[in-house]
Amino acid sequence: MSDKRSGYISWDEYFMGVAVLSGMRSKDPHTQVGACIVSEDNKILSMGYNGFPKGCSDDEFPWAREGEPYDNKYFYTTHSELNAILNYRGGSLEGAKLYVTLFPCNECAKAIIQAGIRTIVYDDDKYEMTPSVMASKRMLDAAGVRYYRYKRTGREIQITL
Ligand SMILES: Nc1nc(=O)n([C@H]2C[C@H](O)[C@@H](COP(=O)(O)O)O2)cc1CO
Ligand SMILES: [Zn+2]
Repeated sequence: MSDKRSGYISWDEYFMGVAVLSGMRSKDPHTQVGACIVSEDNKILSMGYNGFPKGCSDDEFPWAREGEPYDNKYFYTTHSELNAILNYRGGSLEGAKLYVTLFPCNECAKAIIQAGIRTIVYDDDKYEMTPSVMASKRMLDAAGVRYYRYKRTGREIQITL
């Protein structure tokens, strides 16, 4: 009886890999974010990436980061976490785990808490010093939602399609 294969990727590598792959669909020229929601028994429930809502053309709505709020992207981009929550057509997300490539903002934190997601695994936290992320962590802590940083293995995972 041969021993099982070694070197297979961990659950966290698998699901963070799905989140990274989802982010590759983002048309945001500056920051591409991907999310993957997983059940407590490691079933993938939903995925999402940041972009404009259905019907709001990627070629007509603004991708600018500066200028009047009406003319930059922030009013219009749906964040990857919210897209993953809204893309889920099943029942409840109670107790689910969210893998996301960038730490959730305060708006997404509210949606995450209200959806019943209990754990967040994040990769980058480049906005950690912003009021948005500080408020996000304040609510997540108050709501008892656990979050931890994805432990990068440094392993290159090759995907050739
Ligand atoms: N956690 C997040 N998930 C997201 O999907 N986003 C989206 C909103 C914008 O489309 C983009 C951030 O643009 P920028 O400020 O890095 O140029 O990523 C942003 C954050 C940060 O809170
Ligand atoms: Zn957000």
